Amino acid sequence: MVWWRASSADIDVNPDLASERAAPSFCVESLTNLLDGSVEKTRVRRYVVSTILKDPVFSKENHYFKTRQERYEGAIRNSFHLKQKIKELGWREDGPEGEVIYRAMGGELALNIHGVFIKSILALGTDEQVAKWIPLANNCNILGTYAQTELGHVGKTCTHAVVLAHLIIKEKNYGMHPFIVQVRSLKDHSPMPGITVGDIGPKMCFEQIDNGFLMMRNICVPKENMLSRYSEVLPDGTYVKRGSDKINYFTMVAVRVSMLRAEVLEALMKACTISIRYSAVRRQSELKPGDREPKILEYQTQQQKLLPLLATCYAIHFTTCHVNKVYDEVYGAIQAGNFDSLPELHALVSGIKAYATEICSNGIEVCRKACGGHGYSLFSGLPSLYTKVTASCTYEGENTVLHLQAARFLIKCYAAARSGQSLPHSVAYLSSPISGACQASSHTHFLNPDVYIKAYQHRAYRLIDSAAFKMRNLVQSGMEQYAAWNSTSVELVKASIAHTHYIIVKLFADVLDSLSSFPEIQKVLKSLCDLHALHGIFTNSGDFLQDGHLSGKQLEMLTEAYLGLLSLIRRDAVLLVDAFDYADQQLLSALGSYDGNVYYNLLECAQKNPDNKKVNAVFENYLKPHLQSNISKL
Ligand SMILES: CCCCCCC/C=C/C(=O)SCCNC(=O)CCNC(=O)[C@H](O)C(C)(C)COP(=O)(O)OP(=O)(O)OC[C@H]1O[C@@H](n2cnc3c(N)ncnc32)[C@H](O)[C@@H]1OP(=O)(O)O
Ligand SMILES: Cc1cc2nc3c(=O)[nH]c(=O)nc-3n(C[C@H](O)[C@H](O)[C@H](O)COP(=O)(O)OP(=O)(O)OC[C@H]3O[C@@H](n4cnc5c(N)ncnc54)[C@H](O)[C@@H]3O)c2cc1C
Repeated sequence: MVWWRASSADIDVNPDLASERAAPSFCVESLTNLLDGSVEKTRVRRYVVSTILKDPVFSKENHYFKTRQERYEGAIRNSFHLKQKIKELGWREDGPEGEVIYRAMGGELALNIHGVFIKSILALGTDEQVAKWIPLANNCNILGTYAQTELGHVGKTCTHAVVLAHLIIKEKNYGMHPFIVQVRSLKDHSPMPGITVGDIGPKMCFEQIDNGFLMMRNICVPKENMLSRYSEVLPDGTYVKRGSDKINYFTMVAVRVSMLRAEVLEALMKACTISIRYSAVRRQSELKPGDREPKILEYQTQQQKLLPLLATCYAIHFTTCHVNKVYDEVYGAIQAGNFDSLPELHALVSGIKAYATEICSNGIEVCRKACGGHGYSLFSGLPSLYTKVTASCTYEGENTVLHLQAARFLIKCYAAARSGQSLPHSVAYLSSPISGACQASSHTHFLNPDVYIKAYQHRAYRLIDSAAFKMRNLVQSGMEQYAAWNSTSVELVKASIAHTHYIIVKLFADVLDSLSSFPEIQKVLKSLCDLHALHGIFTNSGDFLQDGHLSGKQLEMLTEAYLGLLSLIRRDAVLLVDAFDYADQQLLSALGSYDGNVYYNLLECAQKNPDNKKVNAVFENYLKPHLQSNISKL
C-alpha cells in the first residue's frame, strides 16, 4: 500500500511492477496485519509513520548529500523535536506508539545511547535512584551514555555516563558494577575535573551519532551513584548482594533484544523490498532465444540470491516476537526476585543477536550486489543499510564472543542432561537425541516441517555433543580447561550457530500451526518456512551429510524441493515485500519505490546533486589551462 511517495509528481506504476500485483494468491493487507500483530497495530503504525513523514522538521530531502556535521545536528534537532511531538500528541513510548516511533524515524536520531543509559538505571537502580535520575534523564536535563568498552563511546553530547567498572573493596574485586559519573558541566558543557572526553572521529556509518573516548583520573564517585538494586556497599564497606551476580550485565540483554527488530531486521526487510522490486522492473540479457529481455527476477540465480533472504526476514520476524515474549516473562520474574531463567535468556539472546546480525548484514550486501551497478549508488539505499547494520555485528557484543557465550550454556546443559537433570525449555532436546537417519524418500517429504526440524535438531545435537566430547578428551589428556576451550572454540561457535538455527526454524514452523483460520496466508508462509529451512540445509549440506543423517541421494531430493520453492515464491515475491508496508520515504531508494519508476527516480536524485547546479571550481583551477591552450585549433 502506498500512502507516501518519493516524488510529488503523479506517476503511474511501472507496468512490470503492476503485473506482479495483478493476481495475488493471498491478501497482502492481512499479512501486514499479522506482521504488525493486529489490524489495530497496523493502524497505529501507519498513523505514527505518516505523522512523522509529514513533519517538515524530519524531512530527509537531500539526505545522501549531507555532511557529518549536518547529520549530527539534524539528528540532535530531530531527537528534541520528537520528544516534544510525543508529548503534544500524547504518544506513549512504553505504549503502542513507542514500538514503532524509532522505526518510523529510520535511525536519524542522536540520543539512542541516552536510551541505554535510561534502561540501565531502570533495570539496575534502586527505587530512590530511579526516582532521582529518571525524571532528569526523561526531560533531557542530563544526557547519558553507557560506557563499558575501554575506548568507548561517550562522544560530544552527553553529560553523564553509566560507567561499568570493577568494584574493589579492601583489595577484594567484586567484578563489574554500574556507576553514574558526571562527565561534563551542565553549565558550559566543559569536561568535569579529571575527565578527558571527546569524539572518536569518522566511522564507517552512524555519522549522525557521536561515539567517544573517556578517560578518568582521580574521579570520586559518591557511593549513592552506584546502581544498587541488586548489590550495595554499606557505609562500613560491607558488600551486600541480592540475587545473581550476573545481573549487572542485564542492560546488554535488554539492548540486544530491543535492537533485533528496530535496527537489524528492519534493514534486511528494506533491502529485500528494494532489491526484489528492482528485480521485477530491471530487464537484462536473454533467457529464451529471440524473446524480449526478461525481468532479472526470472533468472534462477537471482531468485537464489534474494528469495531465501525474503524467507529469512519472516523467520527472524517470528523469532524476535518470541524473544520479546520470553524477555518480558524473565524480566518480570527477575523483578519478583527469581533469577533462575537469566542464564537461559542470556544464551538465547546472545545466539540470536549474533546469528541475526550476521545474516542480515551479509544479506543486505547480497541485495546490493543483486542490483548490479545501481546498487552501488547511495541512491539505491542499500550501501547505507549495509554500513549501518554491519556495526551491529560488533556493538552489544562481538558476534564470535556472543556465540561463545551461548556455547558455554549449551555445554553446561549438555553435561546436565547426561547426568539426568532436567533442562530449560529451549535446550530440552539435549536430553533426547534423535536416533537414526532421515527417512525421506522423495523431494516432497522435505516439504514436511517434521522432517527438516528433526534434521536441524540432529545437527545441533551432534555438533554440541562432538564439541563436548573433544573438550573432555583434551582435558582428560592433560590439557587445562581454558586451553581445551580455546582449542575447541571453532567447533563451539559452529554448535551455537546450529542450535540457534534450529530454534529459528522451529519457531517459524510453530507459527504455521497457529494460522489455520487464514489458509491463504498459512500457505504462503509455509512455503517461506520450507524455503528458509531447505536453503539452510542446501548451503550447509556438509553438516547434515557428515554422520549420514542425510544421504547424497536425499540431498538431491532436497535440492529439487528447494529449487521448486524458488519458482513458487517468485510468483508472490513482490507482494511478500509489499506486505512489509514501507512508505517510499522510509526506503529512501531510487530503486525500491512502490511505483517502480526506477530510471525517473535515479535521474531525479542525480539532478538534486548540488555539484550539478554550477560549473565546478576544478574547471578554473585545473582544467581550463589544458582545455584552452589549443582552443584555436578546434
Ligand atoms: C542506533 C543504534 C546505535 C547503536 C547502539 C549501540 C549501543 C552499543 C552499546 C554497546 O556496545 S555496550 C558494550 C557491550 N559490550 C559487550 O557486549 C561485551 C561482550 N562481552 C560480554 O558480554 C562479556 O561476557 C562480559 C559481560 C564483558 C563479561 O566478560 P567476563 O570475561 O568477565 O565474563 P564471562 O566469562 O564472559 O561471563 C561470566 C558469567 O556471566 C555470564 N554473563 C555474561 N554476560 C551476561 C549477560 N549479559 N547476562 C547474564 N549473564 C551473563 C556468563 O554466561 C558467565 O556465566 P557462567 O558461565 O560463569 O555461569
Ligand atoms: C557503532 C558502535 C557503537 C558502540 N557503542 C558503545 C557504547 O555505547 N558503549 C560501549 O561501552 N561500547 C560501545 N561500543 C563498543 C562495542 O561494544 C565493542 O566494540 C564490542 O563489544 C567489541 O569489543 P572490542 O571492540 O573490544 O573488540 P575485541 O573484543 O577486541 O574483538 C576483536 C576480535 O577479537 C576476538 N575476540 C575477543 N575476545 C574473544 C574471545 N574471548 N574469544 C574469541 N575471540 C575473541 C573477536 O571475535 C574479534 O574478532 C560500540 C561499538 C560500535 C561499533
